[in-house]
Amino acid sequence: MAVDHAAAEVDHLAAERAAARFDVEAMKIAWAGSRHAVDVADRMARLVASDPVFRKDNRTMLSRKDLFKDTLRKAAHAWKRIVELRLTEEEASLLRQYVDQPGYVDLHWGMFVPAIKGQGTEEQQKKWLPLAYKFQIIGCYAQTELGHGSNVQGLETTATFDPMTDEFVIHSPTLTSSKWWPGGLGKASTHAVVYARLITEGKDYGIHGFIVQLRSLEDHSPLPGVTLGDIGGKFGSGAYNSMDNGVLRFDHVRIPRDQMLMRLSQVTREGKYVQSDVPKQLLYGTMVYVRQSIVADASKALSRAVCIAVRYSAIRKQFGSQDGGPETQVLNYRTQQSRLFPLLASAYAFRFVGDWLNWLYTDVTQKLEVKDYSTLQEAHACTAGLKAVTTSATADAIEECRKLCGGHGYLNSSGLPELFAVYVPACTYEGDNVVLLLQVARILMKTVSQLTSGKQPVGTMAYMGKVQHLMQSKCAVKTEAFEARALRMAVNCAQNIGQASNQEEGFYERSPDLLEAAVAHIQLIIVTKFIEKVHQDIPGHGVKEQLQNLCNVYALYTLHKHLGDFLATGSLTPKQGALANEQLGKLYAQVRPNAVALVDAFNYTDHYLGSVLGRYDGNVYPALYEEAWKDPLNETVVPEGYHEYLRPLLKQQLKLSRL
Ligand SMILES: Cc1cc2nc3c(=O)[nH]c(=O)nc-3n(C[C@H](O)[C@H](O)[C@H](O)COP(=O)(O)OP(=O)(O)OC[C@H]3O[C@@H](n4cnc5c(N)ncnc54)[C@H](O)[C@@H]3O)c2cc1C
Repeated sequence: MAVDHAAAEVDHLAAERAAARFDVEAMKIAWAGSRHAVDVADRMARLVASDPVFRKDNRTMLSRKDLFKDTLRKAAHAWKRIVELRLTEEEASLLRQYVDQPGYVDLHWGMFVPAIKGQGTEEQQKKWLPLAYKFQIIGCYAQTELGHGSNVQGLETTATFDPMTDEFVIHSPTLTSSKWWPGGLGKASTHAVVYARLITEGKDYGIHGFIVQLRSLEDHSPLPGVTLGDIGGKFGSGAYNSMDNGVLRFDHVRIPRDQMLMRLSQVTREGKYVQSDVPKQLLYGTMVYVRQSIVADASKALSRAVCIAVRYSAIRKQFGSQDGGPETQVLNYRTQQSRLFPLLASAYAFRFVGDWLNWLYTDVTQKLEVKDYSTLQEAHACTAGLKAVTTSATADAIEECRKLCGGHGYLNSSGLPELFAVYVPACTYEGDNVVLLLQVARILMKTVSQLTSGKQPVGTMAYMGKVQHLMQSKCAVKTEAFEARALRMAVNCAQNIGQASNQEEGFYERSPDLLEAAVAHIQLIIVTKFIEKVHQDIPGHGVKEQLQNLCNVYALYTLHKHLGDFLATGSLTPKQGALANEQLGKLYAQVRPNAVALVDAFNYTDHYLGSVLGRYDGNVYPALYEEAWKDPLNETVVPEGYHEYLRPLLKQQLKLSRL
C-alpha cells in the first residue's frame, strides 16, 4: 500500500526541538560519557541501520524457526563485518547491541568468556579463550536446572572424579537435574561451562564449574551421552524467542580432569581436593561485572521506551478544543507528565548509576589485584541491589510507556510489546530480584549489628556510620531524608529480628520488611550518584540545569511514591511530604519544553528504536498505516479459511437456525 512520503520529509517535532532550552549535542556527550563515546556509538548504530541484513521490522511476524535462522544469519553477518572492518572490542560490542536481537552470542561473550576469565587458571585461559575469541567454539553458561535455579547449592548434576582415567564423569541423575534455560544451549553452542557437584574420594565438595563439549565440531551433532534441545516458545512475538534457551542431560559423559575450572580449587591427579590460596571472593568480581552490565542495559531499555512515549505524546492530540480549533498534545496533560517525566528522569538516573558501577567494577578489580578485599562485600551488595531495583523499575516503566501511548502502544509496530517481552526476564535471570534484595538485606543487617562494635561501614554503606545523628535528626528534604529513611528501616528490621527466638526465624518472618529496607538503601545510592553527577563540571549550554531538574524529579518522585516509609520512620513530616509534591509539579512544568530534546539526546536511530510511534521525524500516522499492510494477514484480500469456515457460515440456511 503506497503512502505519500513527501510528508515524511517534514520534521513534525521541529517546534518541540526549537523550544528546548539547552544544547542537545552537549547533552548527548553527558549521556554517552564522552565525545568519543557519542561518535563511536553513532557510527556503529548507522552501520547497522544501513545494512539490510539487520532489518528487524518483520521480526514479530516470523515463525520461530525462521526467527532463529534469522538470528544465526545476523550473528554470522555481524561477525563478518567485525572481522572485515577490523573493529575494536568497543566497536564490536556496540555493533552487537544495535543489531538488537537476543542470540547465542550474548551468552558467549557475556557469560561463557567471563566465566573462563574469572574461574579459569592462566593455562586454561590460554587454551580456551583464543578459541572462543575466534568463534572456533561457541559457549554458553549452564547453571540453572529444571528443579533448581536460585538455590545454586541445590543443583543436582554431578561431576565425579575417576582416578583410573583421570577424568570427570558428568551425569544428570534425575529429571529435575536437567539443565534448563541456558541461552544458546538449545541449538547453537558447541561448549558449555556446566555447574555440577564435584565428587571425589567419595565426598561431595559442592558446586563447581566445568568446561564440557556438547556438540561435534564437525557436524554439530550432540556428543555421545549428551541429550539437548530447545525448551520451547517464550513470552511475546519475536522478542526473546530468537534465543535458543536449552535443555541438557548428561549420561555419564567423560571430560579430562583439566576441564574443571581450577582457579579457586583443584582436584589433583590422585583425586585430592585442594583449595587454592586465591580467595573465594574473586567470584564476586565476575558477578559485579555481569550485573553492572545489566544495570547499563536497564538504562538503555528504559530510555528507548521513554523516547517512544515522549515523542508520540508530543504528536498525539486529544480533546481540548470546543470550537474546532487544534486539540491538545497529550504531553501537555498534567497526568501524562506526572507518569512520564519520572520515567525520563529514571532513565538518566540509571544511566549515571550504571556509569558509576562501571567505575566500581574497575576499582574492585584493581583492589583484588593487590589482595585488598575490604570493599568487595559492599560492592557485591550494591551491584546485586542495583540490578534488582533498576530492572524491576524498567520492566514496570516499559509497560507504563505502552499505556502512555494508548491503543497504538499495543501494536507490535510501536516497538513496545517486543521491548517489554524481551526485557522482563531481566527481573529473573542473573538472580531473581527478590532473592538478590534479600542478600542485600542480609548485608545491611550485618552492618547494623556491627555499628555498636565501632566497625565503620564503607562505600555506599558509609552513611550508616552516622547512626547517632540519623536516628535522631529531623531531616530537610534532601539526601539526608533518604539516609534517615534507609537507616531507620534497616535498624527497625534489626530490632524486630533481635526479638525473635532465633536470628534465622526472625529474618524469615521479617523478609517483606527487609525487602523494603533493601530497596530504600538502593534508592539512596541512585539518588546520591545522580547528585554527585550533577555536582560535576558538565559543559554545554543549559545541560547542567536540565540534569539538575531531572535529578530533583527522580528524588522527589521516589520520595512521593514511598512517602509512607518516610513518614512511618519519622524521616519527614507530612508537611514536608506535601511540599515535596508541590515542588514536583513545578519541576514537571520545567521539563515539559525540553522533553523531546531530552530524549533526542539518547541519539537512537529509528532502526534501533524500532517503533513507528517513536520515529525521529514524528511522522507517525502514515507509518502506522503503511505498517499495517505489511502484516501477512493482508497478503490476500480474502483471508485463507474463507471457503472452509466463513462462507459456509454466511451461506447456511435460515431453517437450521432457531433464532
Ligand atoms: C530468559 C531467561 C534466560 C536465562 N538464561 C540463563 C542462562 O543462560 N544460564 C542459566 O544457567 N540460567 C539462565 N536462566 C535461569 C535463571 O537464572 C533463573 O531462572 C533465575 O536464577 C531464577 O531462578 P528460578 O527459576 O529457580 O526461580 P525460583 O527461585 O524458583 O523463583 C520462584 C519464586 O520464588 C521466590 N523465591 C525463591 N527463593 C526465595 C527465597 N529464598 N526467599 C523468598 N523468595 C524466594 C522468587 O522470588 C520467585 O518469586 C534464564 C532465565 C530466563 C527467564
